[in-house]
Amino acid sequence: MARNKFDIDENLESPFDMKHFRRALVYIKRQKKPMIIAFVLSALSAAIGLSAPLIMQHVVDVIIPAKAHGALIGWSGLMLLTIVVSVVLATIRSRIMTNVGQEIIFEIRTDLFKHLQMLPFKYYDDRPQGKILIRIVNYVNSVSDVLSNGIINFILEIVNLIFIAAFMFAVDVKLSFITLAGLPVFLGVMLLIKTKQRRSWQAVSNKSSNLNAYMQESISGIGVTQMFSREKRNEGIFTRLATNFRAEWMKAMVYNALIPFTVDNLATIVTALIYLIGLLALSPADVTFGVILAMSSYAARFWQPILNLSNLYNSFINAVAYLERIFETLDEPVTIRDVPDAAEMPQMKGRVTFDNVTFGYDPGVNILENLSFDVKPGESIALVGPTGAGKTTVVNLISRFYDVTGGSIRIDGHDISQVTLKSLRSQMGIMLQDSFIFSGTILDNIRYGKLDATEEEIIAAAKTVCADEFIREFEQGYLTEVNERGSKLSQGQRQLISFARTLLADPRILILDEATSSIDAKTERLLQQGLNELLKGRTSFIIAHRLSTVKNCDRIMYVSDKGIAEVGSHDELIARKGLYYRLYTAQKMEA
Ligand SMILES: Nc1ncnc2c1ncn2[C@@H]1O[C@H](COP(=O)(O)OP(=O)(O)OP(=O)(O)O)[C@@H](O)[C@H]1O
Repeated sequence: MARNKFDIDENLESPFDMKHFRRALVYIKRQKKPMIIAFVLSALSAAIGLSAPLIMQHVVDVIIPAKAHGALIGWSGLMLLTIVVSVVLATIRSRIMTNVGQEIIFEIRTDLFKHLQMLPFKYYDDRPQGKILIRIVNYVNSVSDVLSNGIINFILEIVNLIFIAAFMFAVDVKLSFITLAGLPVFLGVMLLIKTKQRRSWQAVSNKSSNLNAYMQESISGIGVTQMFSREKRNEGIFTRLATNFRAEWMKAMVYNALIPFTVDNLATIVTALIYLIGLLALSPADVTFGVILAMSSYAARFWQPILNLSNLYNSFINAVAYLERIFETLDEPVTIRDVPDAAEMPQMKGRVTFDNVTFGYDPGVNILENLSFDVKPGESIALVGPTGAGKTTVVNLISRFYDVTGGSIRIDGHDISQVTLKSLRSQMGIMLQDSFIFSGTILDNIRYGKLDATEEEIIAAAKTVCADEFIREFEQGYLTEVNERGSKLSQGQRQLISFARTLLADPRILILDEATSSIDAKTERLLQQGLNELLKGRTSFIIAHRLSTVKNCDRIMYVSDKGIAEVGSHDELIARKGLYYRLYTAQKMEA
């Protein structure tokens, strides 16, 4: 898929495909038992409810003319009982089905979440987060009712219809045919709007996805919006997206409303015909008033399940549009995964070899070409160079966040694409540019790097990276709750916490991507001392724009022109008076 953004509709599948629904049956089958119980309860409740017109017919034709008051009370009591029992059974069924619906939601959502966690960076590069979120939250909610109650109701309404037809024919065959005469008209209308209706629900799902993506993006970028006073402009974009959504929704509603409109009119016409033909054309000897009353009641009931079925069809069409998206996500290939029979990466020594590595995020656009280098265990390597040269790309490849397009990367001689991801990444400490903080306490955030770490270990890691002091200044210390993305913390504090998190994992290979860019010079100097201790014996890759922080690295690689333009120690590169020298002297002059 090409890169998507908030105002680009996602591709729609053209033909209506039942395969989505068949796949959903996997989830439904797991709820077989409660669904059967609910079905039986519903069938009982419906059957009991259906006996009411028969009681009424008997009362009108027999009990009332006979003026049998005692019997009248008895029959009225029976009628009341049918209503009470039918309501109680329906309530129990409703409770069971709410539970079933929630179970189905839970399972689909869990599968989605598990899958999303395995999807490669590339997947997230290509689409707005809002469009991913809406699938897990809203779409799953939207399909749950159809997948639980919908299925049962569908079967029930069919059974109901058959029952009503049977009762109707038992009461009067001729009048029953009048009721059935409306069916072909109804089916004609349904056929006519079927495709348009499905398209319009797909469009609704697209527009709501766009709206969601924009809202998510706007909330994440609220600071920038306010700083540049873009509120009015953004409001305009939001209004356009919301208007598009409303327009599609209204279109879908026109089709939705067309169905009850057709059913209501047909039901009224059919009932009028029953009265008209029953009273005027048929002889009173064949058709009593009680029969006409019962028939008109059955006719009204007959159209109810048809209306319900068409509403179910509506929700079904709507749900299939959402299921398409849900299964599309579940089918998204996990391209970065363990090869079959992947070996475990043995305890790393830390030798990293790039052998003719070529890589591009998008086909045909290489960021690195035929890159080769060899890093000895324990060596510290600085990656420097102009913005966008490919420094982060190099470390992303070592951690196998992306697979190389050509050549290979080996650690201690093992091709990283042939070992398990877990054994590879668990021995690496990676601190990316975005020092993400999760909601929870500071302690939890540091512990993220090693779940079984003791409090002492956590504090020791925090002390090493000079985070202990500021953490203790908070009233709750290590137990201070921070918000998602760490908005309670300064950028530098966030970096120190994620630094501690990375170190706690005690990695053999340490990757620091602009890890100290937001930390003040004094803290950085202190941090450097702790770091020097820590880096001993570990291979490390350090990306930094501030060259003073990488001067002491064993080797400095200047990344440029899809490869490494210069390599050497600080002194060697300064003596060479090349690219690094120019960058360094420019920075010194600025300082
Ligand atoms: N996810 C991505 N999808 C497509 N292109 C990308 C992606 N990430 C980076 N690039 C491109 O790859 C090139 C190298 O990016 P990279 O982040 O590796 O540069 P860098 O040297 O680390 O830059 P900086 O110093 O600004 O962090 C850039 O031209 C960038 O536009």
